[in-house]
Amino acid sequence: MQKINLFDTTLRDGEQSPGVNLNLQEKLEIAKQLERLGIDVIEAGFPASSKGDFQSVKEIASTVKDSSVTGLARSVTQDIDIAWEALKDSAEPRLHVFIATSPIHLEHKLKKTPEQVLETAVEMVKYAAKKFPIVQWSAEDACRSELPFLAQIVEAVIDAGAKVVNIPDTVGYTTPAHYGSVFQYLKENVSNIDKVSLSAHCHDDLGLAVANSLAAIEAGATQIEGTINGIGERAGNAALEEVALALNIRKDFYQAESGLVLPEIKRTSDLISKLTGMTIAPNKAIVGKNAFAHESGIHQDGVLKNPLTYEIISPELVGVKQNPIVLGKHSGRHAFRTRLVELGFVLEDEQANVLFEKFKDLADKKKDITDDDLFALVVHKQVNHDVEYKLEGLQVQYGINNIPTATITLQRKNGDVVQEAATGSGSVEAIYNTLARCLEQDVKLLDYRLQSINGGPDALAEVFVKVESDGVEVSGRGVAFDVLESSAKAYINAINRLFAVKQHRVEQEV
Ligand SMILES: CC(=O)SCCNC(=O)CCNC(=O)[C@H](O)C(C)(C)COP(=O)(O)OP(=O)(O)OC[C@H]1O[C@@H](n2cnc3c(N)ncnc32)[C@H](O)[C@@H]1OP(=O)(O)O
Ligand SMILES: CC(C)C(=O)C(=O)O
Ligand SMILES: [Mg+2]
Repeated sequence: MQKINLFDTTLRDGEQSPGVNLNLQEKLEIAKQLERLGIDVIEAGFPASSKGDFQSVKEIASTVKDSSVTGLARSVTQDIDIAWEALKDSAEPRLHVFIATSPIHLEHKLKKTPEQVLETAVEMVKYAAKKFPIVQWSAEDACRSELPFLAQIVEAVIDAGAKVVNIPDTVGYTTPAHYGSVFQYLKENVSNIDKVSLSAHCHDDLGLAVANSLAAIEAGATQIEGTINGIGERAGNAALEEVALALNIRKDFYQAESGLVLPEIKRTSDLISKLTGMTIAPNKAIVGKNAFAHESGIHQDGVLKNPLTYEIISPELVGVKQNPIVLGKHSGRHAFRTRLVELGFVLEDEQANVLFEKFKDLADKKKDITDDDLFALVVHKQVNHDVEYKLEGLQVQYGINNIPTATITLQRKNGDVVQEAATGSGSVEAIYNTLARCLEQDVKLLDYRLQSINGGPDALAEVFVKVESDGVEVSGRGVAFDVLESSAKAYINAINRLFAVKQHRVEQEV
């Protein structure tokens, strides 16, 4: 069996999804989960793009040991130097350097001739290879490039020291047969191609990212790049869980396998969906709510007789479990902690006790606590400790023909208590106007989204907001039994992130 390496760019290309904004703690949680999932290479960010990205790549590079960690750099020495500072402590420092090769990018974006691009690419790979043991080189917009030039530049960067060559379909333009032919052309026209591993990086503009990635494997690619849940720039990237499952289920055909720990897929997908605020469509392959649901009579009959009649993937294979233990108000600490461990959360006693209290509060209001409820509680708690503002009290008056009014009490980290009241045209607006007064900041609400976790009359409410202040955009999430409480929590969560970003800026200036 051929081993296919999976290169996860959820934290770089995935974070390029409009509206996604992860903080350091969230990126670290995701990176640790990607490591557990068995990802071979984690692209943790683009260190030269911002101080925040630099910091998170550095932190991930020194924390993650079982996956290789990489960062992106343009073909300029400054980007490579910054990436080195961020990555030098990783177990296997690896750089991902790129430059565009298509006529349209050369003429309109880079404003360079093919000769200049070739020269820059070679110089930068040589420069990077002096620092990094592994240099991956990418030909941005490869699929709209002229093949003779692509072959020429690939041959030159291999001579210059690239160990991995990536052929990205940057704009999601290719189709399976076309993409396969590009790889085939390179294999036939690049004399030193056997010295590198070939990588595929596909975008989903035509809905073909996974199909194109599989075509690349058939044509000799040994590394596939993508993201979990397929998030990413525009229509997103290839969903790695789908590539891994296609290889697993159809190993008879591909004779290849990834090293993914398949039962970790569901948890990884849930974590990334929660932290990015990007919900998963119910019909999404492998991780969607309906992926294993059988609705029609003939299918149900078949599945009852033998699940293989209509199920090509068993839910357990990808970590979707039917849990026989139902947690509720009568559950004790043992069942609670056992379930958390099964969900992959290993917590200190103190953390587990705090969460147990929260669980009991929730169980008083909600009959059965589902895995999704627990997941939301724990993830929310994990990324929300040590914050500047905490919600201490919330009261909302609402009535037809009355003006909605909110009264809120916040506690600051230094112990100060802030209390304010304000009105609004609706209850949520009254809450947000009150919070704006408490915080004495000019904050603009850009987005507000509400969803129930699992549905049903006693479902938890999850709110996602995006706010902007002084040119800084951040997102926030809140989970609570009550919609108004989760709305307030989401806003406060966003404010705490704003506070952290501004604090970081001040520290950098000093
Ligand atoms: C296909 C991809 O996904 S590529 C990765 C995309 N990701 C990002 O862009 C991350 C976020 N980006 C940023 O924060 C910023 O764009 C930065 C910090 C990287 C650069 O910011 P700025 O210096 O202000 O430049 P700006 O973004 O406006 O323009 C990009 C510049 O890089 C140049 N450039 C683009 N790609 C490359 C490359 N691979 N190698 C060298 N130069 C490049 C462009 O030609 C342009 O140069 P110019 O200023 O001489 O015209
Ligand atoms: C930086 C490169 C690899 C990229 O993301 C793309 O071309 O889509
Ligand atoms: Mg990309």
